[in-house]
Amino acid sequence: IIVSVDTPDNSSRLLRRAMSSGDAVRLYDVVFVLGPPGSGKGTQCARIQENLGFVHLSAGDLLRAERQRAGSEFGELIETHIKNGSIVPVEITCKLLENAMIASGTAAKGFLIDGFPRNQNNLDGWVREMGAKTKVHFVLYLSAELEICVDRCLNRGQGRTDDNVESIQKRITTYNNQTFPIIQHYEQLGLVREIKCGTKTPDQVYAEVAQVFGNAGL
Ligand SMILES: Nc1ncnc2c1ncn2[C@@H]1O[C@H](COP(=O)(O)OP(=O)(O)O)[C@@H](O)[C@H]1O
Ligand SMILES: Nc1ccn([C@H]2C[C@H](O)[C@@H](COP(=O)(O)OP(=O)(O)O)O2)c(=O)n1
Ligand SMILES: [Mg+2]
Repeated sequence: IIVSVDTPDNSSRLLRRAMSSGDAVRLYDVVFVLGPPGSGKGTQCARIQENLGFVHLSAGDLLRAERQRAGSEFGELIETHIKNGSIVPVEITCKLLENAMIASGTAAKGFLIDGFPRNQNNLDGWVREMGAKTKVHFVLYLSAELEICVDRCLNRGQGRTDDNVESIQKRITTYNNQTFPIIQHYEQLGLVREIKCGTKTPDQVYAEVAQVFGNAGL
């Protein structure tokens, strides 16, 4: 039985589920990826996508693309938040994520949602809009000393308008005050898988990442 889900387009076929023993709607499989700016989220997500068949969706990348999109009514607002290290209202970010999930087709094993939910507003909006359509398997928490993270952002070399000392400081304050409590929330639910990345190479971190996904049967 395929249960049709009320979506404005053809995306209900994406909401698939194994038909065994009384299961109803197959949900989107999701892993959230959190950690301080520069902890290596994007780096690890690229590897997980390549090796494990997940689709990597970076909230920051989607917001930067929307900022650049001709005719976007949100460009200025997004740029202001990015420079200030504050968090864009969830209505915008969640819609970008959902659109990207729908656009990615049916082949994805699941979605790695990188850099989201970053505050309570993100979490509330996600639960409201996506809670019933998704199963969050766990939160991959890439932890690293903040000094290391700052250095990595400063040396990232992607020409980002927020990879400067002033913006990085603001982003770290936002991380400590708003994002860390979200990680603690998931910790209380037993859903956090922390990898301490500090001085490890990307290969060393990925070896641990692969174990986490293996243990989860993903
Ligand atoms: N384990 C690591 N060791 C050293 N440098 C890393 C490591 N992981 C990522 N980097 C580098 O640090 C910078 C930030 O990584 P990135 O994946 O963009 O982090 P995030 O998405 O968490 O901000 C990039 O230049 C990346 O190449
Ligand atoms: N859920 C999100 C994710 C990112 N943003 C904005 C604010 C963040 O400082 C910037 C950059 O996010 P991004 O995840 O690309 O940054 P890092 O990879 O952690 O360095 O985008 C947001 O407003 N809401
Ligand atoms: Mg990133």
